[in-house]
Amino acid sequence: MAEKLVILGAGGHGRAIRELLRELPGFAPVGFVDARPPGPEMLGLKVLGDEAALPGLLAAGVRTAVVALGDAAARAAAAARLQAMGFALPALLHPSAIRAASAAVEEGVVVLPRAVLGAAVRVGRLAIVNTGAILEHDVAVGPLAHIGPGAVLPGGVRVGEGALVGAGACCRPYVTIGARAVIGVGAAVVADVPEGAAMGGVPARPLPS
Ligand SMILES: CC(=O)SCCNC(=O)CCNC(=O)[C@H](O)C(C)(C)COP(=O)(O)OP(=O)(O)OC[C@H]1O[C@@H](n2cnc3c(N)ncnc32)[C@H](O)[C@@H]1OP(=O)(O)O
Repeated sequence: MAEKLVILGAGGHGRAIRELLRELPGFAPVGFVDARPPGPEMLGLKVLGDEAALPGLLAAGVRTAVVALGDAAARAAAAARLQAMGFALPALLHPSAIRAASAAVEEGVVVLPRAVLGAAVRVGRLAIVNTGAILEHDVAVGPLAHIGPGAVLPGGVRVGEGALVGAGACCRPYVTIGARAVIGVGAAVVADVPEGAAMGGVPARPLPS
C-alpha cells in the first residue's frame, strides 16, 4: 500500500515536489502544511493549515513527510521538528532521474526530474538535486546543499554543507565548494571556493556584497 506523506512547504519547491510525487509510486501525498497557507488547495492537493495540523496527521496514520523549503537553515529546522514528532523523511527521487548503482543518497534528499547521479556519488541528508543537474563520478554533496537546475558537477567535485550551486553553474573537476557558499547562476567555478563565499561569473570571482 502507498505510504501516506505530507509536504511541509507550499511554495515553489513544494509545487515541484508535488509534481514529483505524481510520478513516484509508493507514496500517497495527503496535502501540504505551511506556516502561511496559500489557500485551501494547490495543484490538486489540500492545504491542511500550518504545522499545528501535524499531530492530527500522525494520529491519522501519516508517518512520512518531505521538507519542501529551499532555504537550507529553514529546511534543517523543519526536518528536526518533524523527526522529533516521529515523522520519517525518506529520500525522493523522480523516476526519470538516473542514479548509478553505486550512488548513495541519504534521508530527506530530493532529486528532481532528469538529474544524473553518477558512479560513487554521495548526496548528504536533506540536500536538493534540482532538475537536470549532473553529478559525475565521485561527486560528494554535503547535507542541506542545493544543486540548482542544470548545474554540472564533473568528477570529484565536493560541495559543502548548506552550499547553493546556482542554476546552470559549472565546475572544474575536483574543486571543493565550501560550506554555505553560494555559486551564482551560470558561474564557471575553476578553483576551490571558501566557506560562506559568494561567487559568480566566468571564471567565478567573489561577488560584490
Ligand atoms: C527550481 C529553482 O528555481 S532552483 C533555484 C536555484 N537558485 C539559483 O540558481 C539562484 C542563485 N542565485 C544567484 O545567482 C544570485 O544572483 C546570487 C545569490 C549570486 C546573488 O544574489 P543577491 O545576493 O541578491 O545579489 P544581487 O542580485 O544584489 O547582485 C549583487 C551583484 O552581483 C552580481 N551578480 C549577481 N548574480 C550574479 C551571477 N550569477 N553572475 C555574475 N554576477 C552576478 C550583480 O550583477 C550585482 O553586481 P553589481 O553590484 O556590480 O551590480
